Amino acid sequence: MTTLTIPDHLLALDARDPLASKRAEFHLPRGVVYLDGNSLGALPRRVPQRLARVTQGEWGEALIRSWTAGADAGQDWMALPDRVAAKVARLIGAAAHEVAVGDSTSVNTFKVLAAALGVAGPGRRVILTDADNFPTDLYVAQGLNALLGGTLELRRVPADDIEAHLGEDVAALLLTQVDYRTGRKLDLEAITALAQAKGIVTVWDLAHSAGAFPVDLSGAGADFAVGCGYKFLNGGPGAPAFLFAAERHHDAAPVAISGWMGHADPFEMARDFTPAPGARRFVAGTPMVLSLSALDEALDVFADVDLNALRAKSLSLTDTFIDLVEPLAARFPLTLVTPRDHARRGSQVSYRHPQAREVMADLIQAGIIGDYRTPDILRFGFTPLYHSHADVWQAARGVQAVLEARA
Ligand SMILES: Cc1ncc(COP(=O)(O)O)c(C=O)c1O
Ligand SMILES: Nc1ccccc1C(=O)C[C@H](N)C(=O)O
Repeated sequence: MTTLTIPDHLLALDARDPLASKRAEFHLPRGVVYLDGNSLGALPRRVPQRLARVTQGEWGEALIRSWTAGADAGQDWMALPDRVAAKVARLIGAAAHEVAVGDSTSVNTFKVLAAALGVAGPGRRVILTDADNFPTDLYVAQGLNALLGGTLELRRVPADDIEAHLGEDVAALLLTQVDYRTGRKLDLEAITALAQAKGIVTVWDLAHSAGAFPVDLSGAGADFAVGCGYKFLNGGPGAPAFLFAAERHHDAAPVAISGWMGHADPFEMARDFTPAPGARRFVAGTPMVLSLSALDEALDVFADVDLNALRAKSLSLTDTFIDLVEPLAARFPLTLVTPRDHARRGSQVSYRHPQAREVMADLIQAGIIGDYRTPDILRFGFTPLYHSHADVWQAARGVQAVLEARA
């Protein structure tokens, strides 16, 4: 990659960035501007040491004793999902006992959608969702409906039409807050209130929200939510996901995957399922200790981070990218699809381009790693913990160079 002279005003933004020191907490490969933290977050430097301790010490030496070792201090493996849940809770505006960590986002979507249907009012049989929702959300809803004998209707409408479809027949509203293609952010608080006023139970997918900006599920009075551990939480490939269940639903919501690790006392080996207190009841099976340990450690990077500063920086990064790329739209068939309105933007910037797939392949070749998404989307994810405005400059110049070379 060519070295470039970075404009002073961008260097000045980096010089007064309150999160600048966080970059050093990540391993970022040389020669690359990594704009894919919304798919797989970068490696926090503290994680490999933790994994070495867990494998060599806890697994290698203490072996099975690690399940209970340190239980009095809450440091046992059994309590690891709860410790991680508490760290996630702060990022999404939840109480620790409203969050469960483990399994994939897809599996957690199944769990909370089933729970939402279980607490929905009688006679309601529609799951309302965004037609462009991430595929796994749509597929899980389809699978759950099939399991229920096809008694439900999955109603898919454009995101802009959701409000008009909040009807008396809707049981659950399943929405992803930040669209994975366009980066458009929905007003979680307002939509939750509108839906609940119609007696609808809300399920939010926070895959592209958690760790990217502050989320306030409690403030919004949200019902259920899920999210990924490997994107902005930087928990590593296939990291455990999380789910949120508001406290008021704990008693009534069915636990669809009622496994022994969600039992109030797993080693009672009872014949019947008695749910553990709080959201822990949704932890179905044995905690994935290695991957939970990585996520636990990764979340400590957030411990001293002001989430409002995180949001401010994310917007500054995406504003900068939009401004720098804007002149290229006059010369090339590039169309911004991410809202300019801050309130409607997540932490990514996307463009349509008729040769998006080829353009992204060239960009990756040039060390600017973003994503292509069907049918014609170029997607650039910005992670306020480790990106600088200098990176944004580098990326925008890379886009220019690739487009010019192709012309
Ligand atoms: C909105 C959304 N939901 C869910 C997922 C993924 O779910 P899983 O981790 O189960 O593959 C992703 C990305 O993979 C996503 O973007
Ligand atoms: N989990 C993955 C595994 C392999 C490749 C990509 C992903 C992603 O996370 C994609 C992401 N959800 C997206 O918004 O496109």
